[in-house]
Amino acid sequence: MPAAEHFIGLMSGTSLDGVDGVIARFPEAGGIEVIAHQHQPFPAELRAELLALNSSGADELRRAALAGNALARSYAALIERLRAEAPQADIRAIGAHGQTVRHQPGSGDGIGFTCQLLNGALLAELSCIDVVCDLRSRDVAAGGQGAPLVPAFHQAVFAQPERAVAVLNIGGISNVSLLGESVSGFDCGPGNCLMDHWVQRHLGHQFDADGAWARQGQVLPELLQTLLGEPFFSQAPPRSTGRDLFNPAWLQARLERHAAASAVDVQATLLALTAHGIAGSLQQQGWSHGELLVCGGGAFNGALLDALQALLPGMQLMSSGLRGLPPMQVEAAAFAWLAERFIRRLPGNLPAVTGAAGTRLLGALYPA
Ligand SMILES: Nc1ncnc2c1ncn2[C@@H]1O[C@H](COP(=O)(O)OP(=O)(O)OP(=O)(O)O)[C@@H](O)[C@H]1O
Ligand SMILES: CC(=O)N[C@H]1[C@@H]2OC[C@@H](O2)[C@@H](O)[C@@H]1O[C@H](C)C(=O)O
Repeated sequence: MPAAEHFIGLMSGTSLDGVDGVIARFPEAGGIEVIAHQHQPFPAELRAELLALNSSGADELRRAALAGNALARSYAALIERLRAEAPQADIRAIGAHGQTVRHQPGSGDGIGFTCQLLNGALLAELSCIDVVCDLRSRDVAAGGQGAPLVPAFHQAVFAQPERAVAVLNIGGISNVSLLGESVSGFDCGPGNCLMDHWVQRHLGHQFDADGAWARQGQVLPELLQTLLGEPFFSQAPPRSTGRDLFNPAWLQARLERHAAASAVDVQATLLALTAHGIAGSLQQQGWSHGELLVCGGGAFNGALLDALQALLPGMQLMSSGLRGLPPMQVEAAAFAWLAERFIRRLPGNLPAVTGAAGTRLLGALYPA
């Protein structure tokens, strides 16, 4: 493959804030070169519909299909902006995540399913570029969790010889990759999703900028213990989660026993929950030293980073940007990398992470 070939990576995650995209190239010598990055917020109506589609509702098959079309249009609009930013780039393929609305690997018949909405055919039609999507299902079919997929990419771009590095993504859900002699990775629990829900409900803000509101509250130790009592937190990897578990109904059920709690104290406690979920996951793996590279929108939540640093005193928290990839580019870049893996017919999963029966070629192709 000529070294000049570029890949587009598109990721719209569990925060439902919009889609991030990059144009990237993977030099033969290793690493990544990102030549364009854009974010496209979802229109309010699409965001509300995607949130609603995370739970069962009337006429959901039709609504899911139409949301898949709307996502393809939103992705296509972002691609136009990316291509305007880097008109010289020769794009080989797009790696498009789609929107997770259900994630239940291993459920039901034992294989279960993961569902990322996106009309890949429409995206190929609109972009005239090969589209690789549905990147999780094959790992699930092989008995895996289908997530997290980023550890293999983190290893490719962030691993350092003779030095252990951990990479933490704080999106709607949080997940960590441990890059040492071997690579492991797993979901930690909620990232921003519960904090976002709570601040939207009480202040009408989309998120708690810098964790400023949470800083005004007091952590409620009993509520925190109740929340941390969720069995997910003590489950050994492989493990992944999503809004199927950590959603407003989950929170509401646990708040019933703490009816006197003030809204600001609940926000402080939700921030502590995210921090404890992450720190506890690392401690469960005996991981307590070295660099912790933080990416995802939570990297901009100063109060959360302070809480994490206090729980992980031996670790050196720093933005992923200091190691070459700014926080909001990492996940999109991972999907560009997965597209490249698919095009080169190389496996994208790490069975040690997802629990799949073996390495697999991830994705489905909609040719241009
Ligand atoms: N300045 C900020 N202060 C605090 N939080 C912020 C800030 N900027 C972004 N965030 C948080 O980051 C979230 C978006 O993060 P991101 O785009 O990484 O999530 P995602 O990719 O949708 O989720 P996931 O990684 O779970 O798929 C916002 O919803 C918000 O909670
Ligand atoms: C099912 C699903 O969409 N999972 C996401 C989500 O968002 C963060 C965390 O939960 C992670 O497991 C995963 O995304 C990243 C990109 C991954 O697969 O590594």
